[in-house]
Amino acid sequence: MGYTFHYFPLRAVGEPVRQLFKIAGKDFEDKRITFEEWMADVKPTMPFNQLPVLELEDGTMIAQSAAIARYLGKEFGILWGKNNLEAAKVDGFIDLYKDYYNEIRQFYYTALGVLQGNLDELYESVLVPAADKFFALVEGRIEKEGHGYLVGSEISYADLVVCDHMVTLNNLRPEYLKKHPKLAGYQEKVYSHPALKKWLDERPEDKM
Ligand SMILES: N[C@@H](CCC(=O)N[C@@H](CS)C(=O)NCC(=O)O)C(=O)O
Repeated sequence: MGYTFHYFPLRAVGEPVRQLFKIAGKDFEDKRITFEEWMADVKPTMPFNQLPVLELEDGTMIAQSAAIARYLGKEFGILWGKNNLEAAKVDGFIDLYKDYYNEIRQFYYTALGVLQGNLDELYESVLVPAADKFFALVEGRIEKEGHGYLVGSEISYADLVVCDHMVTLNNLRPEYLKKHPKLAGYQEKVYSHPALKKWLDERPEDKM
């Protein structure tokens, strides 16, 4: 089955899907569309006029990062827990992250240069309060589950989403995660997965 993953040269909501492919050991075309190409002619060709989009061998296009990841997770039988209950917990974290991502959108889009604004002010007024709330929940959940992951005793898609966001935060505001020192060990554990480690060493450098 040939897969093409269409996204921008960004980590954002696309990177955990790339990592899912790597963990599954499945080939895919990592198609990186520039903003110029996107605006020139690609946007109207995509299902919801947004990226990421997964294209299947027969040309079927699947939109929305969580739907893509859930589909691939089911196809490959990975990263969604050991049973329906764990799968629901993974989904819960993905939804929680979406809420958080919406809360920090103004900070994130300003950092990307899509919106204009004072990034230092937005860091204090938008990022910090939302991230404090979000990462307290992440820390609490890891402690409660007791295995060093967000759900159960194995790595899940929820871990990929949270740890990749930690990379972005460390690139944008290295001081932020110093408030949550325990999370460094968590990220190290998630990224010790051999396929993931290899991909992270070889992937193109994207700041966010
Ligand atoms: N909820 C969607 C969000 C998709 C989204 O916001 N895509 C942005 C890039 S991260 C996009 O396509 N922007 C270009 C545009 O809207 O023209 C997902 O998770 O896939």
